[in-house]
Amino acid sequence: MNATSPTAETPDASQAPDAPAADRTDDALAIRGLSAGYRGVPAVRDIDLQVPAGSILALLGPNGAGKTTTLRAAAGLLPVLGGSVTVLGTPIAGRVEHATRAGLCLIPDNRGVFHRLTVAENLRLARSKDGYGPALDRFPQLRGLLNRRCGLLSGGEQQLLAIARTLLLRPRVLLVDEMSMGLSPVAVQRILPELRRVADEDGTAIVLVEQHIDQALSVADEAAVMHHGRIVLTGPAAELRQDRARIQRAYFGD
Ligand SMILES: Nc1ncnc2c1ncn2[C@@H]1O[C@H](COP(=O)(O)OP(=O)(O)OP(=O)(O)O)[C@@H](O)[C@H]1O
Repeated sequence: MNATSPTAETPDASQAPDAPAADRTDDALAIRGLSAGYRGVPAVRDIDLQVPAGSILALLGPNGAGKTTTLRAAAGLLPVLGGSVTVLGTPIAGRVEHATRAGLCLIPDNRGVFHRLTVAENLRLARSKDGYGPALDRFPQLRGLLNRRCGLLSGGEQQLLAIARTLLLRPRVLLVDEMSMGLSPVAVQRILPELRRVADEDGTAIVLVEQHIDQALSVADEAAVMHHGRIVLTGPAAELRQDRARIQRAYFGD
């Protein structure tokens, strides 16, 4: 269900109709007053999030708070019931092809890698005109694994592969859903700085949904906490990292 890597919910961008003309904006991703949900019933409401280029937003909150729903709506995978999402000024309007064209990629929590294919075959699926060399330059750990079937990789290696493949698509906005699910804290500690590097070096705007609160805040610029489908707390990540009690209260909706 990756919005851009070639999985079930990923349309071929070459088949997408033209995206609407872009408005000018300073934010790579701008979510304004968003309501989205399932079968016409909102699961998230009044979501306002702006992420400038080169910046990381940590999107936090307890189970069922609405983090995945927000990412899926931003990626055009769910209909927008109210408000708007724009990527580099292009309105997404609940259309995944608009999101793809505008340069948005979503790495889903199931990583979206193909277990029966080798690492090299997974990387080739990005169909990058530069081949997959740039992915190996960025993640040299993958070099020795190229011929290994993905199903035989560790969870951390699969996650690296999912990130590497998605980065071959050169996203301008990258949404990462629970990257650390099933990973050891050590593996998470190794991968998160890579995302910081992507934001710093490529100017990619990143939204990171994470349960490892401390580690997410350590690489993020800003943070937002969701509870019961709404944003209940926002602030600079460094500040919130020093005030865990505030985050804890937000998790409980206080
Ligand atoms: N396909 C679906 N159909 C109906 N309701 C859904 C569907 N997916 C999620 N929901 C509901 O939407 C709400 C928000 O779920 P969501 O998955 O966005 O939360 P989350 O913050 O990502 O949770 P978690 O941390 O557990 O992944 C929940 O009440 C959930 O039950």
